[in-house]
Amino acid sequence: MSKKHTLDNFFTSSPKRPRVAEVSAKPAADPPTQTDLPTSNHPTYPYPVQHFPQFIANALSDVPAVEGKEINNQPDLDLLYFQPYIPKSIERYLFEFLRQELFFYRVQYKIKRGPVETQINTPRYTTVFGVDESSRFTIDGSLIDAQTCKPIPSDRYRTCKPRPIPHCLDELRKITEIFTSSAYNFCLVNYYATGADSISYHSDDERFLGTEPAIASISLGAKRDFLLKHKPVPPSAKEPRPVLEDEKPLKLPLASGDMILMKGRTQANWLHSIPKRKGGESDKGRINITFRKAMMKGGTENYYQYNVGNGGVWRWDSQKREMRPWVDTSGVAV
Ligand SMILES: O=C(O)CCC(=O)C(=O)O
Ligand SMILES: [Fe+2]
Repeated sequence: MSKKHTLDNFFTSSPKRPRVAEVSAKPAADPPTQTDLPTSNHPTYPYPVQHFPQFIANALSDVPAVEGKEINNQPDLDLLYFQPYIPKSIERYLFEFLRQELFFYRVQYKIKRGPVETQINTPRYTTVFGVDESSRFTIDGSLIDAQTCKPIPSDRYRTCKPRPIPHCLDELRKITEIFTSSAYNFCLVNYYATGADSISYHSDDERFLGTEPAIASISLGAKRDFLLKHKPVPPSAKEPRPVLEDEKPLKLPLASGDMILMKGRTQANWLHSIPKRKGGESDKGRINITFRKAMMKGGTENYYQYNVGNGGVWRWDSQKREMRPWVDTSGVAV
């Protein structure tokens, strides 16, 4: 029996799930602007983050908009592709809402190869929320040990201050856990301002994610190509190199609202990237949200180091229609 059928019963507010074709691309009128929405706040947040307006929260009961399709016709590849996952009726508003509400960073760091030090400027905006399995947040936002439920030792996270997932992203996380049958304790968000922003070929195969991690990746905004290619197999490998149907990278044209679940042997054997692009929707912004599960505290330190870093906060300026350094009420850029 399909998972979706079982879960229809879960959302009692949505007795009849509309087929995707029945959901119009845009609501007849712009949804009512809701003021004074409740917010999520935490000492580590530069400013509070609003909860979803009611019309977005309601439409989440129609996730996934369509069933996911398995893509597993290449060696070691195990994907589930929802085209789309987010209902068409809210995908644009969800993008606008998150771009407006979230605080982002433009992380810089140095890498050292032998004696040579190179400065890396991350070619996109990033932000991250969550904590690994060894700790958890209480309702009031303090960190306790997951086993003992006592406050964590002060030296557990030496390089970062973990942040709880704000209510809005946590709604998406909870729904995604259901439809991907996996648990997540981290939410990473990328913002690609234009086609000049990118992520180079990599795999999310860090030890702190455990073996065969499930990573759910939601796209909103501009359509961008997601490329996948098999990792090179060293000549010394015992097994012969898998024969790939096609040596060209696999290209998935991720559109707003799509979701791709990477699972099984995918991270261990495949690389993925969002290359820079010209033309198409390259003048528009794109948000990518990934949900993951980090098992160990090293994962928490790694994710904050590379997605928050030590630089200033950036926030979307709806008047200038661009990311601007965020200045707190005392007039200081933070
Ligand atoms: O933007 C995307 O679709 C991919 C992002 C990604 O691969 C990552 O954050 O690890
Ligand atoms: Fe990735």
